[in-house]
Amino acid sequence: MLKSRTADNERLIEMHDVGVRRSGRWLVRNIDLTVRRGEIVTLIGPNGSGKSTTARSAIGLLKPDEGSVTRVPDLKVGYLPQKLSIDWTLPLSVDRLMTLTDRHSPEEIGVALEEVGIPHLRQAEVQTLSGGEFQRALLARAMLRKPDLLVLDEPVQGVDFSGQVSLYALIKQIRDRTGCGILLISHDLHVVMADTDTVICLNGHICCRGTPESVASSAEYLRLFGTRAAETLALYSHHHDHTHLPDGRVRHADGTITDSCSPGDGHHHHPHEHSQQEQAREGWTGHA
Ligand SMILES: Nc1ncnc2c1ncn2[C@@H]1O[C@H](COP(=O)(O)OP(=O)(O)OP(=O)(O)O)[C@@H](O)[C@H]1O
Repeated sequence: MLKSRTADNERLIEMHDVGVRRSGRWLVRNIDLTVRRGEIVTLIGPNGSGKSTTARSAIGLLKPDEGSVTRVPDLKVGYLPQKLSIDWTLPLSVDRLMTLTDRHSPEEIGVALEEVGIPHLRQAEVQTLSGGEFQRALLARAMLRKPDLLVLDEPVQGVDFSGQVSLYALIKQIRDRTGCGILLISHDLHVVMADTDTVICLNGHICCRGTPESVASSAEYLRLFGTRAAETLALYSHHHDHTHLPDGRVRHADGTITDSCSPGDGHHHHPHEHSQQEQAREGWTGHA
C-alpha cells in the first residue's frame, strides 16, 4: 500500500527542463513539473499544446530529448489514455474490459466497479455505455492496478456538464481514499477541478501555473455556474500570446514569426506563479 511505503508529500515524479522533439520540431520544451503523493496537478492548454506529450514523458511512455524525468522507484501508474485501441466491432463486456491487459479476481473487479459507481453495469456491453459510464469503467480499470499515480488524459471527454461535476468529485474521492497522486489533462481552458492543487497551462512550454481557488470565488463564475458547481469546478482561462503554426513555427502577438516559443527567443514570458491580482489584471477570470 502506497501510504506505508512512501512519505507524505513524496515527489512521485519530477520533470526538469524536459523537451520532446519529433519530426524535426519541438513538441514541448522547458517543462518543469512535479506531482507529489496526494496531489492533483492539472495540465490545461489548447489542442496540440503538448499535454499528452508531457504526461506520456512523465510516466516513461515517451523518451525526452532533453532534460530529466525522475520517478519514485517502482512507481505504479494507472493510465487512462485519451484514445483506446479497442476493436469496437467485437462485443466486449465491462467485466472483460477490466481484464484485457491484466489479471484481476472477480472480487477485485467488483470492488473497483463499486468504487466508481457502476457495479450494475458489470455485464453490460461497453458499446452501450454513456460517455460518463465509459469513463468510470476506464477509471475502475486504472484503479485495479492500485496505482501510486493516476494519469487521466481528458477523463471528462464526451460527458455533459453535470456528468463532469460528478466525475471530478469521484476523482477527488479516489485521491482522498487512496492518497495517490493525480496528473489530470484537460483541453478545456475554462473548466478544471477546484480541488486541483496546481494548474499548469501549456502551449508548447509552460505559460503559467497557479491555484484555481481565486478563480472559483469570482462573482462572475458564481453567476454563470452557481455556488454548487463552484464547490467542484473552477474557471481558469488564460489568453495565449502566440499561435503555433502547422509547420512548427510560432507567430507572436506582434505578428513576428520565430522557430520556437522557447525562452531566449525574445518573446517568451517566463513561467511564474500568478497572484490573484495578476490573474485579474491578465484576464484569467470570468470567461465561460
Ligand atoms: N510522434 C509525433 N511526431 C510528430 N508530431 C507529433 C508526434 N506526437 C505528437 N505530435 C504533435 O505534437 C503536438 C502535441 O501533441 P499532444 O498530443 O501532446 O497535444 P495535446 O495538448 O495533448 O492535444 P489535444 O488536446 O488535441 O489532445 C501536436 O501538434 C501533435 O500533432
